[in-house]
Amino acid sequence: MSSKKRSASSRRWLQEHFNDKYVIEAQKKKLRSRAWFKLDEIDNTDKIFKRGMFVLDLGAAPGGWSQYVVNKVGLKGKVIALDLLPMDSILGVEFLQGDFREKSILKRLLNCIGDKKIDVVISDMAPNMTGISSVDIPKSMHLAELAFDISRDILIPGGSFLVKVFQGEGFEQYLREMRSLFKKVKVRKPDASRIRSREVYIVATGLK
Ligand SMILES: C[S@@+](CC[C@H](N)C(=O)[O-])C[C@H]1O[C@@H](n2cnc3c(N)ncnc32)[C@H](O)[C@@H]1O
Repeated sequence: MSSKKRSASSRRWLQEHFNDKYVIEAQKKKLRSRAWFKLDEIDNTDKIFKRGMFVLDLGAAPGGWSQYVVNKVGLKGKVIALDLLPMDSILGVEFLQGDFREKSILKRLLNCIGDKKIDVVISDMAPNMTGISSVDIPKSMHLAELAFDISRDILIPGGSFLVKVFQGEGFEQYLREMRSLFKKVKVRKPDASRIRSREVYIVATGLK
């Protein structure tokens, strides 16, 4: 993409961002991000979280999803959050900073989880988008696959997995794998997810 085209598209993004009703509402409600609304809509439909649950939040910064979940699981629940970027602390959330693709981070994360099994894994991880789908889609699919791998290992039987995936090459195969491991798998496109974006959320419940 030429630098002229890139700066036009960043200008358009900024304009859209500041006129976006979810950005305005998130600021009013003092939420960390507009992503909070996506999780709220999905959870209202799929009823994922309950009091006392143990949840892993991958790609958590700036913390909208963690804020949502900690409120749902309450004081008896637990949230572990991980991101490449730093995240301001949230009461009830244990945060780890690092690259989920790295073995050393995975080891730290597993140490943090200990023997306890997780009830729900949520992943909103997304690479830095270049706008070139042949670059962006494989990168995001790789993150979604890693999130799926850890879910298989750490979820309780009957546990749930919610993941952001960009539709494109590998999407149908990914969905098939999810269907073979979970009892119920749904694809959701919440209202707060921009129509132009290829992102969708897969909600998988009832790990077999
Ligand atoms: C859309 S944002 C998440 C928003 C978040 N769910 C919220 O509610 O505020 C995607 C996040 O994925 C993180 N991310 C991307 N690649 C990652 C990786 N390899 N390891 C850990 N986090 C990653 C990014 O740093 C970014 O913060």
